[in-house]
Amino acid sequence: MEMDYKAVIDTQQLSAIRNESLIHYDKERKEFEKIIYDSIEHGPFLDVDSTTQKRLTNEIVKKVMAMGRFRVQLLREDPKKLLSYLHALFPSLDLSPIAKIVIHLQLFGGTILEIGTEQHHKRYFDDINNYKIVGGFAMTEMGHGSNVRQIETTATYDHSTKEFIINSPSLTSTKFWIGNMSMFGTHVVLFCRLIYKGEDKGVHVIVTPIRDPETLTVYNGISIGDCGHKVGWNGVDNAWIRFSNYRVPRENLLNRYATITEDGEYISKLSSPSKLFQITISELVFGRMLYVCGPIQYLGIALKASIRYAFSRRQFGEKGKTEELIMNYPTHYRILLPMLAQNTAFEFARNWVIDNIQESSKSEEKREEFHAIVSGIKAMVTEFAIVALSRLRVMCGGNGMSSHNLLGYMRNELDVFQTAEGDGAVLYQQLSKYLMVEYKRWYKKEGMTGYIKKEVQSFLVTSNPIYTHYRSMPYLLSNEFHQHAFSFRFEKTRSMVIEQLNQTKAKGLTFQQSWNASLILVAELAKAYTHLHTLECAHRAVRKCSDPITRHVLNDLIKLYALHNIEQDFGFFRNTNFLSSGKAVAISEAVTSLCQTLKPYALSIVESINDFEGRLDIPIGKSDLDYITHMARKVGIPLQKHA
Ligand SMILES: Cc1cc2nc3c(=O)[nH]c(=O)nc-3n(C[C@H](O)[C@H](O)[C@H](O)COP(=O)(O)OP(=O)(O)OC[C@H]3O[C@@H](n4cnc5c(N)ncnc54)[C@H](O)[C@@H]3O)c2cc1C
Repeated sequence: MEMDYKAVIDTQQLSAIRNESLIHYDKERKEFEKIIYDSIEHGPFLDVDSTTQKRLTNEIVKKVMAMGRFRVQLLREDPKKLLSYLHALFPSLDLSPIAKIVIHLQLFGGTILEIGTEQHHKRYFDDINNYKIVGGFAMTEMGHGSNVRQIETTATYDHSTKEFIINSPSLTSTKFWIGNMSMFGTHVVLFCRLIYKGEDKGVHVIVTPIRDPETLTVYNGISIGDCGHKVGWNGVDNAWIRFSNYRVPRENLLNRYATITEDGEYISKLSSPSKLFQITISELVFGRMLYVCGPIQYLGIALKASIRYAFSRRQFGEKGKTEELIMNYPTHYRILLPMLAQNTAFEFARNWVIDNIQESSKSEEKREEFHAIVSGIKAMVTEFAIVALSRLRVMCGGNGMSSHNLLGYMRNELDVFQTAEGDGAVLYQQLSKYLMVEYKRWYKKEGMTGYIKKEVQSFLVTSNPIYTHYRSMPYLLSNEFHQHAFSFRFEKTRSMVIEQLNQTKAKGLTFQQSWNASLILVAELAKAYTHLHTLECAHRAVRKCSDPITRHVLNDLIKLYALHNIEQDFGFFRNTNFLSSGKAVAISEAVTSLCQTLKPYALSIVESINDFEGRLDIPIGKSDLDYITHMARKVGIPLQKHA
């Protein structure tokens, strides 16, 4: 099939820049990927009932774990290596086995690693690594998911037997959604309130055995069941769990920060239960990082498939002439290309996350900053991926609807990423809180003079008609303009949040009430920061590209991300007098013009997206662009010559 695109960019270099953070492990990842692909039955399991799917998934996990590469210790020793191994599982394109491994290794094992001590490591790591015990992470309850501080499960310390007595005191305290646990799990890290001498010491974590690892019999004092059919992730056995006077030995308390000694004394290294909770949660940032990596990876593949489809599918046209490629319709390229641009920019933000995970554990300040930024990126990327995948499904027409093409399947499997490990609305608040505290620190240092200087700078921009009207195309397309617009949006939104908080506080509201009253702006602040951070990561990545044409094309792609993002936020930029209406119109024209410039390169750009050597069975994602033959093969239409 004739293709009208210019393959003039260096796709290998582009691919290397896209995947820079894990490039060191590329060879190892590919080897592992091949072993898994060749030796393990891969999903997705489209036509099986969910109980069968859970069994098949568990068998896959057992085989993968038996290969011996996944070790809890890698979370600390070499998180990038662990991440590369997880990437090697992607071509199975069934997220359930990956989710089960992550729950077992990172959520269960990682919690023991981070908030347990040497004795816990010695006791559990070997069994976790060879899947002799199967772990789960029991934090959420029916009554509380986002607000974990209010969980109700109690662990009352019994001095006479040196044990915790675990109870689920109400229906709402039932543990819910606990992955790996309804059919196969043997242990959980249980988040519960520690009751010591009648006093509530706040949320602590206790390793709690659930089933006998040999027979899988549930222990007395525990009742357990499945959470039922889900929109996605049906290979994961999510459970509800209740406890009734269930006893666990003192040693099972994960006691890096707070402990009960042999003599029965409670000692905490931290100033308050709230600090303990904060640290416990922030230790689990690796999971959030995975929630950034998965959607970006899958969306990249979906974009590759959809753009290839758009370059092969023809519909309508002038009489007697070849029909038009659907990619030539502005309604197509004006959506596909900005989406590709945004996902590419997110890839660079993801690389920043991967590159900084190890460093972030070196001090409390770094951990706090990293946790906050990753929270914002996780919220933004997971939401973007679902909206984008839905759109791509539609842009591939009926072929997008076929489960063989996996677009809808990916959308459903990734949906839960928006909720698990923290919902967007809650995560944005975590980032904004961090940003406000940082600003307070800055203000303390710079004082009123610094504040006024900043405000005056901002005022000079918005009150300067020359600037707000200035619309020369080279300027609108310059990185400086984009950086300026993104920084302005962040700083202005922060001032607006402060103003609104002060106004509501002046009306007599408590801090929490005024915070909640300002939530829309608070979320906007986190989004503005996340886009600014993403743009900066992307600009750094462009500078690393040495091939001039590739660099030019990548730079244009990032410009498209920036300008399209400004276009989507015209409401803000116009309301704050950053843009005149004429300038806004010129920006929209620049977006269209960038899309047209980039269109001829689109196929070669998506060539640089790793689709695992074409292992993913997306017909329109394969190399010959012939979706008709692929689809015919999939559904059994004979391929011999038709009369
Ligand atoms: C498939 C699946 C697997 C899971 N696996 C596990 C697991 O293995 N272990 C585990 O412990 N948990 C697990 N979870 C639970 C998951 O972490 C929670 O669902 C998640 O934290 C959200 O909590 P929630 O469901 O109670 O939602 P809610 O907290 O009820 O949120 C509902 C809505 O209210 C909004 N909201 C809540 N608070 C605020 C606020 N302060 N400001 C603004 N908006 C707010 C949210 O944004 C959301 O849109 C899993 C969930 C699912 C669906």
